[in-house]
Amino acid sequence: MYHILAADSIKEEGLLPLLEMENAVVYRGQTDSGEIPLERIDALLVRSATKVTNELLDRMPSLKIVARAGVGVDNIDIEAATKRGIIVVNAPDGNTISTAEHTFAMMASLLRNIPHAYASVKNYEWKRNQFIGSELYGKTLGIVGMGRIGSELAKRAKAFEMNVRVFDPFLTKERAENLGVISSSFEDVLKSSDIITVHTPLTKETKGLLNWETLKLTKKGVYLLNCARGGIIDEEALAEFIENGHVAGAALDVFVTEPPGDHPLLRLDKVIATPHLGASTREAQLNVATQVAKAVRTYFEDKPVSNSINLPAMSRDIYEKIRPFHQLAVQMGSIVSQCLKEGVNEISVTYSGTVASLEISYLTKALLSGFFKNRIDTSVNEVNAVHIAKDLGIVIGEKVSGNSSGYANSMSVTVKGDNRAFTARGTYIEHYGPRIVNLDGFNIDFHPEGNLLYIQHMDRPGVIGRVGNVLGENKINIATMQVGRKEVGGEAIMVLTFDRPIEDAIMSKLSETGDIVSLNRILL
Ligand SMILES: NC(=O)C1=CN([C@@H]2O[C@H](COP(=O)(O)OP(=O)(O)OC[C@H]3O[C@@H](n4cnc5c(N)ncnc54)[C@H](O)[C@@H]3O)[C@@H](O)[C@H]2O)C=CC1
Ligand SMILES: O=C(O)C(=O)COP(=O)(O)O
Repeated sequence: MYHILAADSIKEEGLLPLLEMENAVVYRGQTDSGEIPLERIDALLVRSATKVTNELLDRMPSLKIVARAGVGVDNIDIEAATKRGIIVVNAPDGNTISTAEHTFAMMASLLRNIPHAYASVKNYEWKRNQFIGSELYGKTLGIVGMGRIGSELAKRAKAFEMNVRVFDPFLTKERAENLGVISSSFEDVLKSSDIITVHTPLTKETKGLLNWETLKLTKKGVYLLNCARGGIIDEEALAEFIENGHVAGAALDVFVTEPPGDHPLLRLDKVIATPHLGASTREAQLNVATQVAKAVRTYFEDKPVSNSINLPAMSRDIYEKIRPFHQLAVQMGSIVSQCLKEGVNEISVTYSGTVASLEISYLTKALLSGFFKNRIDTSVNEVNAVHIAKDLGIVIGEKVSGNSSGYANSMSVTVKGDNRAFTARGTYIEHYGPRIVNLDGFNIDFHPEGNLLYIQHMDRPGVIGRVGNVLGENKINIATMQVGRKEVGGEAIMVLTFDRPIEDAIMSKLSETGDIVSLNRILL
């Protein structure tokens, strides 16, 4: 049974994909309410109110997926989640239109004094001369961050015949031309805009983007809008620039701390504000809740999850293509981990043939997850495998090669330890399944599954018979057996599969039969 917690008033109707699951129970409530069995929760759905911190994750040991019913993931400690192998997903486009419309409404309200005029009329006043506003027509709107919301806002501003100047380091010329906006430097946007609005995520780079220094570059009488994240415009600097008359007014939907309480900005008449309402429409809430509910369900159905923040994006088609190799990669990681029983410094994977054109970074992560599975206590998967390798100081190599050794596709992994290296090569054969075709330089061919025994021995008469005898005497049935050698009379290998694992006592007996170099049980 999956335990799912929907926090932060996620729209009930959107939870339908989860409520329809027979093997899931959905709790509603806050993580700090004391009423939720946090230790049992497998999936957590949040909006912006819940702070998914390292401490919270510590209290949720079963958590596998955090789904943000919205865009901004700055309330989630992605690093901490990733280290634990927890997938983080969001709903990137479900609230774009609502937030763009809200920003537009804030801009119009600010320039036409609507909130102030409304309060005055409600107070039975009729002070028409006190609320003279400005037209949007012909004004220059500066947009910082030209992603989904910035772009939708630009379209609306163009319809009002505003000039739109934008700054976004990742905006291509072509896209700017298509949107009919002028792509400028940050400084140019600051200097030339009558109204400036920010639509970037809150990151280390964007925190305080508009600050004591950069605000000085803006036009006297500029209007500022922040419907993205509190802190992108430095709150103290903004208050100061409004008080000294440089900034004509500001419209804020977001604050560094929410709710802001008795905030200096709220005491200023030139500031209008809403309580983080950008995404608060029926449409947006249904969109984002449905998107994340579907994502969580997809995850529990073991299918590829789209919109993951900490996994590569993959379409269904690509996932279907990659799936057989994914299984092979995990098995290969596990095989080399069990065959080279020492600390490793380097793991390098080479892809060739048809597999090389797939999402190989995902396969490398899968291989690493197989490698670490038997070595560390933490649960390891594609999300945290690279982090674990880095923490252990293991160098990861990944490359594509034109030489697939005659196979339609081939994956080869070499792990280097302090004393020696070990290589395995695998391939996936249509209608036949995954095969390991080379181990430690020996050509071989076996299906990587179940209880295996990997024996390195000398290529001498009688070795195979003696191994067979020990197993037979102990009533162990050999399911399959493969042998490989490099040269006559040299070193050779045997890979045997069994219906059950081989006990320690039998391993010792086998090691005592002559000409055995090494024995390794491999459990896949
Ligand atoms: N008030 C509200 O209720 C809502 C607020 N938001 C906020 O709005 C933000 C933007 O949302 P979307 O447009 O959907 O995201 P997006 O990812 O589509 O766009 C963000 C844009 O910012 C640009 N960017 C990043 N760093 C930058 C920098 N240093 N300078 C200039 N541009 C930079 C990126 O290149 C990207 O084009 C979200 O991260 C979220 O924090 C989003 C939805 C609702
Ligand atoms: O989607 C976002 O980034 C938002 O800021 C919306 O926040 P909310 O889900 O309304 O708390």
